[in-house]
Order: sequence, then structure tokens, then C-alpha cells
Amino acid sequence: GRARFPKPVMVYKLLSFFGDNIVASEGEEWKRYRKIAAPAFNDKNGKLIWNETIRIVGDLFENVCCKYNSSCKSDFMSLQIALFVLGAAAFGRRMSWKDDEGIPPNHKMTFKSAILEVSTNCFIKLIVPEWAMGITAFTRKVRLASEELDRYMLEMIWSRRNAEKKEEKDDPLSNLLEASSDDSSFTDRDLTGNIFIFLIAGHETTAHTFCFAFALLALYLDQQETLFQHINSVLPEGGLPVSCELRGTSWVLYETLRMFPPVTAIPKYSAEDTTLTISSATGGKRILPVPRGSYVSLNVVGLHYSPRYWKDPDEFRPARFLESDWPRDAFISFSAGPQDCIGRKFFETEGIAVFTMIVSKYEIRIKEEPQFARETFEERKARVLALRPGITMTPLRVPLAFKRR
Ligand code: HEM
Repeated sequence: GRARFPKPVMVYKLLSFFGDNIVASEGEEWKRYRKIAAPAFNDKNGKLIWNETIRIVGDLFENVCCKYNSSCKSDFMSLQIALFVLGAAAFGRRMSWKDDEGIPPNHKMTFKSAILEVSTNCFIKLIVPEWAMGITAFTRKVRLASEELDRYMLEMIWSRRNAEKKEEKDDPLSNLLEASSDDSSFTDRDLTGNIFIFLIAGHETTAHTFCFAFALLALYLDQQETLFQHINSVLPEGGLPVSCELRGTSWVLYETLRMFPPVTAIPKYSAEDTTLTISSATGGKRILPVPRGSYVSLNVVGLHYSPRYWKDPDEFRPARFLESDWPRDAFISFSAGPQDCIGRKFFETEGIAVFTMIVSKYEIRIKEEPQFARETFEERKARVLALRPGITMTPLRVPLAFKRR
């Protein structure tokens, strides 16, 4: 339980640059944040996520890389999709595929560049002390991006708060503002801290999952065909998906999350002297003493590849989620229990819209490049699915080709 195994809050300090927040807190403080943040992801938000995702992917088809036979870098495309949907559906802030947004007069960077820079490089602020951030061009850019992001977030808060005509909006930012206005101890810093967390928690996790899912579908063409047929059987001819009840698409997303969970370990510690009962592969049970203060990490990857719960765990097989008794307790991509991911529904809604739209209109392939012409399937798989650890598990390079169906 949460009381027995709380979070080691210290590990999360990286995430508190813009204020205390739901992820980097525990106990009463966490409860207070959760109470304010959870209703921000309500049903109305689901509709908004769905509509904005359809709009953004439609715009992508028309304006950018998915033109007939064109190719693109999936890792970058996925980051952009996830960011645009977050911007539009979480903060009521639309961004554009065409890079011509322009920098607003009181800023030195666009919102898009600031958030991309901060989400990729903010770890540097943990290593380099404040006074030294001005020394190299790289750290100066990270510092500027952080300052800019902070200003953007404060502006979003102030402009919503001071808007003459209060618009009815369904995004989490509006809900967060509304809920926090009933709690006078909730400061602007609590707001920026949590807004930043929604951005960080929702951006890379979502983007990397999309990227791996594209790669897996491009590698396993039979699975892509199965998904295409499923979508075809549900989707109105030539039409847009109308509901997020496309189970086949969510199985692909789940299977991707099982194989490539963006968060690979979830840190906890023991609040008291306690024990854990562990069983070995052969079924023997053993009591493991866990002294107070022990660091306990939930090994997400280990659990997701355990043959005890998953048959042929190395195989990409979305249909395993079709079984009504798939092992829910052995799937912890979103953590589990009361401190689990608050954005799960957000991700699922967006993901189903993205993959339904793209797979219904395009065949996804790994881009053919002359230097890799002679590789075997196993080599290609290893190349395309290569990753590096980061805040989340990050794909290295996934060049794709989209062919209009
Ligand atoms: C594939 C997508 C996602 C994955 C795999 C994921 C994974 C996780 C995990 C593992 C946790 C627990 C972290 C911990 O205990 O240290 C978490 C918490 C959280 N996630 Fe997500 N997440 C995803 C998408 C999102 C999105 C889209 C949002 C918001 C828009 C979001 C917001 C949050 C928040 C606010 C928490 C903290 C909840 C709390 O501490 O009470 N996540 N997520």
C-alpha cells in the first residue's frame, strides 16, 4: 500500500524546478494536489482530446510528412504530435506544424521550442549549479528555455484568470484553475509546478510510445494488416473515426507499452520494518525482510517480460490483450494503486485517434536506406528498436516511410 511504501521524494527533485507538484510529493501534500488535479481529467476533456487529435493529425496529413510516399523521422513526428495535443487539449494552446508561429513580442523563444528544449535537456539543471548555467552556449539555451517556459506558464494562468469573458473550456488547465480558486493556499507556484508536470509527464511518455508503436507496426506488417482490417471493419467508408471504442488500436498501444514501458522503474521506499513474500520460478515461497528505509523499486521491464505472466514475452502480439483474463496486475506501465498515472485516459484517447487515422490511410514502412540494404530482419529490428535511457525510455532513430493506401 501507499502508506507502507511511499515515494522517495528526493529522487523526484528534478521535477520541481517550476514549483512543488503532484509527482514530487507524498503524504498530505500529495493528497491535496491529487484532489485538485484528478478532476481536471474528466469526461469532457476526453471529447476535447479526441477532436483536437483528429484535427492535428488531419493537418499533419495535409501539410507535412505524410504526403504520398514521403518519409519522416518517427521519433520527431511523435514528439510533435504529443506536444500539439497536450498544448491544445491540456492548455487550450494550439501550435502549428508549419514552423511559422513567430515569437511573441515579449518572448525570445516560441512556446514550442521552449517546451521541447526543457523537456529534453532540463536534467542539466540538476548537475550544473545556477551560477554556472551562463558558461556554455548549451546551458545558456537551457536556462533561457526554462525562463521562457516559466513566463509562458504564468501568462497562461494570468490571462485565463483575467479574461473578461470567462470562456467555458474543458481542458485540464481551466479545471485546475477553477479547482484551485476554491483553495486559497494553492499559489501560482503550485500551479506552474503542476502544469510543468503535466507537460513533462504527458509529453515524452506519450511520444515515445507512439514512436515504438509505429516502429513495431512497420516491422510486423502482418500485425499492421490485422489492425488495418480491424479499423476498416469499424470505420465508416472514407470517414473519420467517431468514437474511441476501437479496441484493436488500444491492444497495439498496450502491447507497445508492455514491451517498451517509458517509465522503466518506479521508486518507493519502506516506511516501516516489514516483509515481502516472494515466490521463485519453481513456485517456492520465501519471506523477505524489508527494514524501514529500504529502497524498493518496481521493476516494470522485469514484470512485463516475465514468462510467469506473459506467454512468449519477447513477441509483439497485440491480440494477447484480447483475452478477457490478461494479467492486469502484471501490467504497470502507468504504475498501480492510488498514485497511478492520472493521464492514462488522456493517452489512450489520443493514441486511439492517432493510430486509427494514420493506419486507415497510410501503410507504414521502415524507410529503405542504402546503407542498411543488406541487413537481416533481426538486425533491422535491433536497429529500429534501439533505445537509450533518459527520463523515459527513448527511441534512438526510427526513419519511416508512409505510403497512401
Ligand atoms: C504512455 C503514456 C504515459 C505513461 C506510460 C505514464 C506513466 C506514468 C507513471 C509510471 C506514473 C507514476 C510515476 C511514479 O510513481 O513515479 C505516472 C504518473 C503521472 N502521470 Fe503519467 N504516463 C503517461 C501519460 C501521461 C499523460 C498524458 C499525463 C497528463 C497529461 C500524465 C500525467 C501524470 C501525472 C500528473 C502523474 C502523477 C500522479 C500522482 O502522483 O498522483 N501522464 N504516469
